[in-house]
Amino acid sequence: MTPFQYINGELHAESVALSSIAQQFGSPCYVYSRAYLEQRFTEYTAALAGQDHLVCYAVKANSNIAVLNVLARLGAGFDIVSVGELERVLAAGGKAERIVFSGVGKTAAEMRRALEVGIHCFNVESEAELERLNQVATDMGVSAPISIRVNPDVDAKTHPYISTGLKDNKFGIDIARAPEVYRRAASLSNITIKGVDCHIGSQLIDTSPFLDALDRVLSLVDTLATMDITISHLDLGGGLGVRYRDEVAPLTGEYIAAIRARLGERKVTLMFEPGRSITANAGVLLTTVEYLKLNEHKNFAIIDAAMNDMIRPSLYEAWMELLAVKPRNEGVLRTYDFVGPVCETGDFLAKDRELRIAEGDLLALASSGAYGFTMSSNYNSRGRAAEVMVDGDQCHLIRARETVTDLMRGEAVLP
Ligand SMILES: Cc1ncc(COP(=O)(O)O)c(C=O)c1O
Ligand SMILES: N[C@@H](CCCC[NH3+])C(=O)O
Repeated sequence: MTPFQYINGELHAESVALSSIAQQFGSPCYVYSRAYLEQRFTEYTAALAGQDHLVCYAVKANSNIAVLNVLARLGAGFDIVSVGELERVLAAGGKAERIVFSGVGKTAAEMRRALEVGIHCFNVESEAELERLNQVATDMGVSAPISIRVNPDVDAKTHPYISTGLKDNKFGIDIARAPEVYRRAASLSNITIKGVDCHIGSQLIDTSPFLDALDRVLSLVDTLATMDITISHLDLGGGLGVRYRDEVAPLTGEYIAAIRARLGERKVTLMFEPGRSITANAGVLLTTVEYLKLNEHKNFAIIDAAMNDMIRPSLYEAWMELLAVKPRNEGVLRTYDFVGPVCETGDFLAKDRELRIAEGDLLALASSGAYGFTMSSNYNSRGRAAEVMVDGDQCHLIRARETVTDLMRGEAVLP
């Protein structure tokens, strides 16, 4: 099911016409579907029925408080990578004891705040971090719950910028060294070992690397058992791919079933950190054609959204589908590059797309619900787009467009 469908020749989000959203909230504008977010999250929990589990949505994919709140109401846990994400989750009604804290660069202040609110665990990414965490916890007179993020050295076969489980990547601790690090963790006064964590990359279309990684992690768990180190949870990270173009995306249920089948007799809580698979196809980015520039060799459609709004095409050469909200039956069919107003040659959202368009036409960049708004910036002093959530036939502004005043807040000139 996709929440974005043509009804009477016009693209809708559920039963709401996208043109009416653009009229009300302006363009560019992100639009998300509540029903789709709920459906994708529930696919995880349904596939985990009968198995102890905790699904920690990866906040970095889309951190709008309304999105987090929709998931928190379904009992979601959250995977965070900064104190900023921590405060967002708490503000959205997420439970501290369902939060895992990932990331290679946690500061002492971030550790303190996470210990103060009582998160589920820290996913420790280096030996130095383990020592610092023990020190912070000692100073506070508490014990810090941890899992070690291991790097299993498997090739996720995804874009090199979003592959994280290879020896060359900065993430996690080499799985071969992990027993030593667990031994050290067990000896530290203010550390409590909870689990093993592993996240090998993002946008995986083939799930076999996940299973290879799992086999290595399970063998580590068995080794740890012989060292009298008991693991109560196994966190397999996020990374499940989605359809942007013609990929055959893995089914959540089948992926989880394959993992459960490999667990054997081991009694552990299974944890996941999905981001993209929950939010990507829950959202579109609405944008309007400002100008058509027809050159001898190339046609450009200059649109009002830019790389500062959605950086995936510029950064990863990601292909994202661009749809006309009200496709025209008449007019010239041309091939265009869809570029934004930012002063960078790399500022494009789509290249070589054939469409029948005119100035003022509304377009929708599909699959924009993940790593869209969260990666946006104010480059060229552009205010970030509004965000809207459709809930059945209702539509709510969940973040106002940034104004120029918002952009200048806190800046000061020298006396
Ligand atoms: C540690 C960690 N967990 C979870 C995720 C979420 O990944 P995805 O959005 O691919 O599900 C990421 C991002 O790749 C990550 O780095
Ligand atoms: N931002 C990336 C995914 C990064 C995953 C974060 N570890 C993307 O848009 O595909």
